[in-house]
Amino acid sequence: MTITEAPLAQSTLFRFATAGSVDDGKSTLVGRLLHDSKAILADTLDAVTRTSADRGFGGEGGSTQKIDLALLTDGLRAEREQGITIDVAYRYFATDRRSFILADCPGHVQYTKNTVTGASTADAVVVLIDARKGVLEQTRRHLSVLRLLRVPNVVVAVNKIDLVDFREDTFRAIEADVQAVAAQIGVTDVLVVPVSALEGDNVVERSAHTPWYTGPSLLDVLETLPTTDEVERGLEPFRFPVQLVIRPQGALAPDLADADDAGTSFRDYRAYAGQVASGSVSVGDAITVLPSGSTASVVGIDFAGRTLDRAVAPQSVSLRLSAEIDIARGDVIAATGTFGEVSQDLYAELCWLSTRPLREGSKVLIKHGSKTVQGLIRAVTGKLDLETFELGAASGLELNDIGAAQIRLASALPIETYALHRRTGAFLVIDPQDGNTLAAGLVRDHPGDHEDERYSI
Ligand SMILES: Nc1nc2c(ncn2[C@@H]2O[C@H](COP(=O)(O)OP(=O)(O)OP(=O)(O)O)[C@@H](O)[C@H]2O)c(=O)[nH]1
Repeated sequence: MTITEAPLAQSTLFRFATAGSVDDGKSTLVGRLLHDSKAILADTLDAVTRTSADRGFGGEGGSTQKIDLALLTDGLRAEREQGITIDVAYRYFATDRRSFILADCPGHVQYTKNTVTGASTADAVVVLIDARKGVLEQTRRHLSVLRLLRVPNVVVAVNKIDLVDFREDTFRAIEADVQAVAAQIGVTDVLVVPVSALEGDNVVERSAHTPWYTGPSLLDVLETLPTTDEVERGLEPFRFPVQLVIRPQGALAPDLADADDAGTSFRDYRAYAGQVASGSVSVGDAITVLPSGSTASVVGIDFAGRTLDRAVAPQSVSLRLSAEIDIARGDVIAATGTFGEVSQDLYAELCWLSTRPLREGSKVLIKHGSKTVQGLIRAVTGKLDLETFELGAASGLELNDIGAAQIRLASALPIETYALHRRTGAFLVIDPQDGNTLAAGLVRDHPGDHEDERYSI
């Protein structure tokens, strides 16, 4: 496969997120990763060292003076709290082997919200378990959500292993519980690593305190797991959510030659800018616009003032089309013949994120990419039982519940099944009164297609 004149750096980034209950040590773990992989700036480290000393930080159960690595994460978070609906910031760091983007979410109580948000685009999620507590209901919930989100790699870090005296039997018991839950919900190949985020054991370097553990350190795992971009995104059917319509005479037109080989003059330039969400597109390809169904073919692909023959996920480009069709921001340009019917009836899995419960008959807003339409909750079709991992009957959903619902949309959206399209199959449910996020939704097939309502996709 050749990708010409394209920025490849983006596709080699590895996206990961952390999930865990409050105080499991997410911030400390992230701080430790940044610190030991030497990814933090010296002045930041100085500031954190001073603040830790001022506070007499000794860590949980620790006696010696240490630096509070959680400050690295929390301090950076505070700088960018913006009151946006979904509060995830992305942090970049690099080791010799790989560049990382970490979806950095506040811990707090709304753990499901943060897990969903951070994990929905991740190549991997690190689930933290406190070695003293083992697998809790929240661990089961996190693993269920990750399965729903189809996160390609799940790594479990059994943290605070120092607080159980680095005991192998404690670790093995937790490892067995994790594997049992994973098998029950159909997550395969879960790696379980014993770590101490505070002391640094098995985070970046393998630890002498756990001679019985022969696997890789957490960073080794993160450096070697395959990325979704490399494996999947280029192979899926082409999808291109339109972020910006560039109109004729627009100041936004790129610096193209006066006329290119498709005969488009600068003054007539009309293009659709966005990021290739999945698959690839070449000049000459037939495309269909969702939800309108209009068709055309691609006559030009522009990137930073140059023209390309082909673009692949996750490149950001502008597409020029053979016909002037009505395309709005939020529409999706797709390869012709690769999607089902666009419908106003939506069947979805919902991760309910609000203290305001979901009830049948509620009116909500459905936000998909940059489009928002009204929706009516016609039926709650099930709620996940975290013991059996089956969908049981329910008439509503409460905070942190995972369930399924049927929603009637006021107008069709270019939404597809999440199982087929991770990036175009997800949406948010918004409270029409105050604009708060109520739920994250994942589009599923019509339930009639599945006789068995058991939790599996
Ligand atoms: N002994 C020990 N203490 C730890 C370890 N990891 C974290 N801690 C302590 O556990 C407490 C909670 O750690 P945080 O990193 O703030 O945990 P968190 O609540 O998951 O983080 P956020 O919710 O993301 O802020 C702090 O007192 C840490 O110092 C560990 O491996 N060993």
